[in-house]
Amino acid sequence: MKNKVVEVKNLVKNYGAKDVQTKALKGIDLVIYQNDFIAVMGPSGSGKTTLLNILSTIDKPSLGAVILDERDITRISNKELSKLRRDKIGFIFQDYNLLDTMTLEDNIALPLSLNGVSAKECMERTKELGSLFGLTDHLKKYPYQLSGGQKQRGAACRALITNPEIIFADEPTGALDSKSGRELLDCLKRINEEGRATILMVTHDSFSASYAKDVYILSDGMIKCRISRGAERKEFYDRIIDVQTSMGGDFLCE
Ligand SMILES: Nc1ncnc2c1ncn2[C@@H]1O[C@H](COP(=O)(O)OP(=O)(O)OP(=O)(O)O)[C@@H](O)[C@H]1O
Repeated sequence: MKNKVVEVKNLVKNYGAKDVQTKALKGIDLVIYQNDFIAVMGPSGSGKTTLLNILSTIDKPSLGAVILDERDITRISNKELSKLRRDKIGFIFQDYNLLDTMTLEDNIALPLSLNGVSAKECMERTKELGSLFGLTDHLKKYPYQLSGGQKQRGAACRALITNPEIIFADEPTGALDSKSGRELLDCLKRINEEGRATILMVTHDSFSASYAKDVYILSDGMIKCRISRGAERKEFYDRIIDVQTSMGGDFLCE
């Protein structure tokens, strides 16, 4: 039986006061199992960022629950939240968020060293992940000496280094050219297929989404449909495009 990592129950998010309220999420139910690779797509304003912000504990819902490790993480104390963010969740942001004053290897190792793991073990794990992400020759460099693709693959290593329960990625290829985007997605796909990461990624881009195993389409604060990949990524990509077209939406615009 598959292990549940995150369970989202009837998530509702309203912004603003009653007379000028925006209903950004209108009751989202979603279960994320271990080793899932989910892409969330949808038109601008459909609630993707709101959902990701609540799942990743950056924002609180108006109603509903997000269960991780048998706890509703929307209702735990700030102290518990920091620990949860450090130990259980990895983040990949569109703009990398690496620290400029540290080498890539120190950036990658940072979450482990903050957890008191020995320098030797930090370096071993950093080297191993760095090699999986094609960064072996770049670990001693500072972020300004790296390409966008190298920085983002470094950010992915940093997200993975604590073996978190889940990785949340917010438009991880958004700032990358297509080749660098593909390299990052290939690495994420491989590490997911090796059973080493559960990933939820928000993206506007059908090509990026086709690297996931399942795509959820949000529309107007609700999950409209789920598309699951068969064997072939190319065929999955075509199906994602077909669903976009049939919904009359062009997710790539705006
Ligand atoms: N802080 C806020 N205050 C008020 N309304 C907000 C706020 N943040 C988002 N909204 C509204 O909630 C709805 C969902 O926004 P959200 O940013 O989650 O959509 P999105 O799918 O991520 O859009 P995009 O693809 O353009 O980033 C939109 O109507 C937006 O205007």
